[in-house]
Amino acid sequence: MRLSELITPILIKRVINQDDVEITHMTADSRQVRPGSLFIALRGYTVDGHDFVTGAVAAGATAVVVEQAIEGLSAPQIVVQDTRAASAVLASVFYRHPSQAMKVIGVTGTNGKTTTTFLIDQILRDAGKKTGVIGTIMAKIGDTKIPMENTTPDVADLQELFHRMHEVGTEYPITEVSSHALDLKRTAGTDYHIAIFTNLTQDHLDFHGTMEQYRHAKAKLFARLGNTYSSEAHGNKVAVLNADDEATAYFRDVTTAQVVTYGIEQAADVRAVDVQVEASGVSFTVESVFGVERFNLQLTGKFNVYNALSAMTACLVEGIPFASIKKSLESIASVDGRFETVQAGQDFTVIVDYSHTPDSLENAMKTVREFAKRKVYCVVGCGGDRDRSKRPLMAQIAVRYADLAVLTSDNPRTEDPELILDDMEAGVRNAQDRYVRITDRRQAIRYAVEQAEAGDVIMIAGKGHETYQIIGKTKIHFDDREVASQAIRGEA
Ligand SMILES: CC(=O)N[C@H]1[C@@H](OP(=O)(O)OP(=O)(O)OC[C@H]2O[C@@H](n3ccc(=O)[nH]c3=O)[C@H](O)[C@@H]2O)O[C@H](CO)[C@@H](O)[C@@H]1O[C@H](C)C(=O)N[C@@H](C)C(=O)N[C@H](CCC(=O)O)C(=O)O
Ligand SMILES: Nc1ncnc2c1ncn2[C@@H]1O[C@H](COP(=O)(O)OP(=O)(O)OP(=O)(O)O)[C@@H](O)[C@H]1O
Ligand SMILES: N[C@H](CCC[C@H](N)C(=O)O)C(=O)O
Ligand SMILES: [Mg+2]
Repeated sequence: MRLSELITPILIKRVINQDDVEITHMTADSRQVRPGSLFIALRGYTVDGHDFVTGAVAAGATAVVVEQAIEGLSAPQIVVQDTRAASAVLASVFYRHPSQAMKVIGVTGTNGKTTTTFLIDQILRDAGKKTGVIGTIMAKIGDTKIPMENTTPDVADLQELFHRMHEVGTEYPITEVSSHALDLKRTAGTDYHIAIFTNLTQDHLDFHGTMEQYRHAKAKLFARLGNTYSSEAHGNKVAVLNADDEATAYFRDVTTAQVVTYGIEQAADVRAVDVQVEASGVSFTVESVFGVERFNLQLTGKFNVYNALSAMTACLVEGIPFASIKKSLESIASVDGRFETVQAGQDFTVIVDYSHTPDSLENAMKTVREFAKRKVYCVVGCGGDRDRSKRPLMAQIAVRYADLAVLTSDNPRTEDPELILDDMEAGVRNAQDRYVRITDRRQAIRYAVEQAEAGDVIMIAGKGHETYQIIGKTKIHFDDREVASQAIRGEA
């Protein structure tokens, strides 16, 4: 695309070194620049993209978008007030608005996004729909898997993924939408067809400051569903909201899309009643305007009833038959690293779960307590360079629900692991006989395995599908499932 065509919709701009060069790629990361790239300088939290402009041009960028003109540069420079806002417009134009040509499903909320996208993907694929997925574990275009650094990528990468999905005939991109992404305009320009809210509980206060601002970030997804209506049966935008969560009233207020609710406790359009949680799965009856069905899932925990409800509501809204949804949901054995059991010949239960927030940990531990017959252990740590205020809370929850909590490390990143553990311990000082502190995660898992007897349950929380431990800036291979299996077999 010619530069002049690409930048036409940017109303307020100053162009330096005007030259109608051909743009073949766009990126905000100088390390991704190739000949023909448009490089966009973003001011980040650690560095300023403007410092990489000269390098980007040297690497082949044919034009740059900046907030401040760079001296001594011969390439065309588009100077705008806010490069983040401009990059959203440019990415949309460059990739020819792919989201408008598909039915994008966006899932936001503190917990349950990955699980919900996974469930929707399964239901839609079983119903013969062509899907794509973008989220924490990976992006998937058909059967091609692409590793991801963030849950929701930067706007240029996001639009490129949509473009690639559209090119192969995808009808439904199913995407996780993080609150960071909503605040950092990574999703600006994406035309969502259905927006789903899972729940709002404490996380990421390091980034958002207060729960109110965090809620506000999530609300943007619903506010941006548009303000027009269609006369087609499934043509309208829909907000799928959790009737049991307080934040729903706010999202209902900010959206003009039609709202369909799901829930357990409160009246809802799609409601689960008679919920039975077992170790082997959860069963419940759905009463809804779409019909009544009894579900027997292999997934367990009350929280997975919510995930199944939100996933099925979105699919019901899209006209997928109830029977087909039931068959798909019941066929799902597990979601990578979410309440995943480790079987290595032991006579106790070992569960690996991605609960890394107070709420998800509490849900996971409550679920364990619902079926545990004997002792419960909880191995848990808190990430470094992340929300400090959740650390004492997570330790308290581990201690409250487990007979013994093993406090340990989870991606300390650039923080001192001992100081993270001090933060956690600050929450449980009055319960010293209920926990041990073992900094090395491998040792911590081994300790729990050594303590466990027949019929006990060990919950290893926080890392789920992750296959690494980040210490400093280095990523080392570490997989809770692998380490637990080795410990059980006496290999580690
Ligand atoms: C706080 C935050 O969101 N940070 C994101 C942000 O990093 P940053 O602002 O520090 O960026 P930076 O490193 O200062 O770089 C600024 C600019 O210079 C560019 N750069 C940088 C270096 C270089 O050599 N060349 C270059 O061009 C960068 O590409 C960037 O455009 O922009 C980066 C590039 O897009 C992201 O990878 C990074 O996510 C980091 C890894 C992160 O930890 N993010 C978390 C907090 C996050 O976003 N999480 C949510 C999910 C959370 C959840 O739901 O639980 C997510 O969506 O993943
Ligand atoms: N609906 C839910 N409500 C509360 N907790 C949940 C729910 N679904 C899953 N969980 C818990 O949260 C953990 C993370 O689930 P999942 O990965 O689906 O969430 P996520 O929102 O994608 O998380 P992230 O923001 O880190 O990507 C699970 O391992 C489980 O313990
Ligand atoms: N998306 C979350 C993942 C946290 C996973 C946990 N293992 C940790 O490192 O804190 C985050 O980036 O905050
Ligand atoms: Mg996720």
